[in-house]
Amino acid sequence: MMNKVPVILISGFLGSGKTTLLLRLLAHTRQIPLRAAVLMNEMGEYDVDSAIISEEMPDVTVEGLLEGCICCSKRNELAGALHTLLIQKPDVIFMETTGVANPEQVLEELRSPLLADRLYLVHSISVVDAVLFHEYNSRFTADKELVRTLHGQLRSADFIVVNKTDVASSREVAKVVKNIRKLNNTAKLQTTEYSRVDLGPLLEPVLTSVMLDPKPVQVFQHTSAQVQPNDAEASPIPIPTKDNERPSSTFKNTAFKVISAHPHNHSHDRNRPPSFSRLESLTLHQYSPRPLDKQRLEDFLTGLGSSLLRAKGYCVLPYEGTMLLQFSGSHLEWQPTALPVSQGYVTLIGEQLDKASITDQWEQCFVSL
Ligand SMILES: Nc1nc2c(ncn2[C@@H]2O[C@H](COP(=O)(O)OP(=O)(O)OP(=O)(O)O)[C@@H](O)[C@H]2O)c(=O)[nH]1
Repeated sequence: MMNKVPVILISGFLGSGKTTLLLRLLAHTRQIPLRAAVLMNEMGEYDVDSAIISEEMPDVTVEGLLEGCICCSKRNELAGALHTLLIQKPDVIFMETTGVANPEQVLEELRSPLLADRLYLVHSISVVDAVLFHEYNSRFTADKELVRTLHGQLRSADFIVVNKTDVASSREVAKVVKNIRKLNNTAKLQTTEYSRVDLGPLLEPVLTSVMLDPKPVQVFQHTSAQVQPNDAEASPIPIPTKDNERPSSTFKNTAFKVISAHPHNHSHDRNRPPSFSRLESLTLHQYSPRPLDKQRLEDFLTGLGSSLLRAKGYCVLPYEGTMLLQFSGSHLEWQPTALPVSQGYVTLIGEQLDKASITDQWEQCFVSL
């Protein structure tokens, strides 16, 4: 494995706790210390999770691939994004897929000669929402691609995190574990809350790799634009020439920067089925100069019922200032943030979202001055 960088892939359905786990892994790698880099894949046009990481872990380089899944529509951009991270000579790369990505296809890509020469997988982790596991499985039975995706997330894992046990009954958790075992009876499995798992054993292969192949300490580059393509030891992974202007976002330090050049587009790789055939995402922008009413927004989102699976974004509120909004499993959470967000936005992911009605309701959330 000399000269290869270990990769830990984190998958799991929408809102299951992937970013929560990633933040724990990053905090742990920082303590060791190991140099970590992150490839973040988001379905929406804004990179909320990268922003969360950039705020909590400002020294970690995050490369974001937006508006599609690295398992399908963004698959040909994966190598280029990983190359950008490899130039930083990290000890480990964490890859978080979108909640609707099938990691089996990502793993296939990592095994391709292009990437297998530079990277090797140490873990494929799948995070499961203990409360919603059965609901999602029965709800999406008619959608073969989505079922394949949900099963793929479990089948391909060597470590399964059954999360959110604080809000699930022990009977529910036992049933979830039983059903997961029908799909994968070899993976290590841990039930937990807030993705609190034993991080030491997970990172052991990374530590071994660092001891066998120590890399010279170097100061991290400040922006990917400053990195020379023929940079010393990092032999570049050829970036696919097609679709070169990829919508990526690179977060360094605390700057909140999003580059999203592509139109909203869920077209997929022609040869592969989409992983989220029935789901769609929609971003609402806080363009209005009128104040955003928090209660109205909460009522609007919870009122969307089961058609809304996930919402996240940053809202600029008249009293609290900028807040991170998280909605999953009909639970809504606000967290203060110090990120300099000048214009708020909320990305919604759901099924049969009535765009006209949603836009209208969003407008109603702004009150008169
Ligand atoms: N009650 C409860 N909430 C949790 C737990 N783990 C995470 N959450 C919350 O669930 C929401 C989603 O968590 P994330 O870690 O962002 O989930 P994710 O899988 O990255 O979500 P996507 O961005 O949709 O892929 C956040 O509001 C978390 O604070 C848990 O164990 N229990």
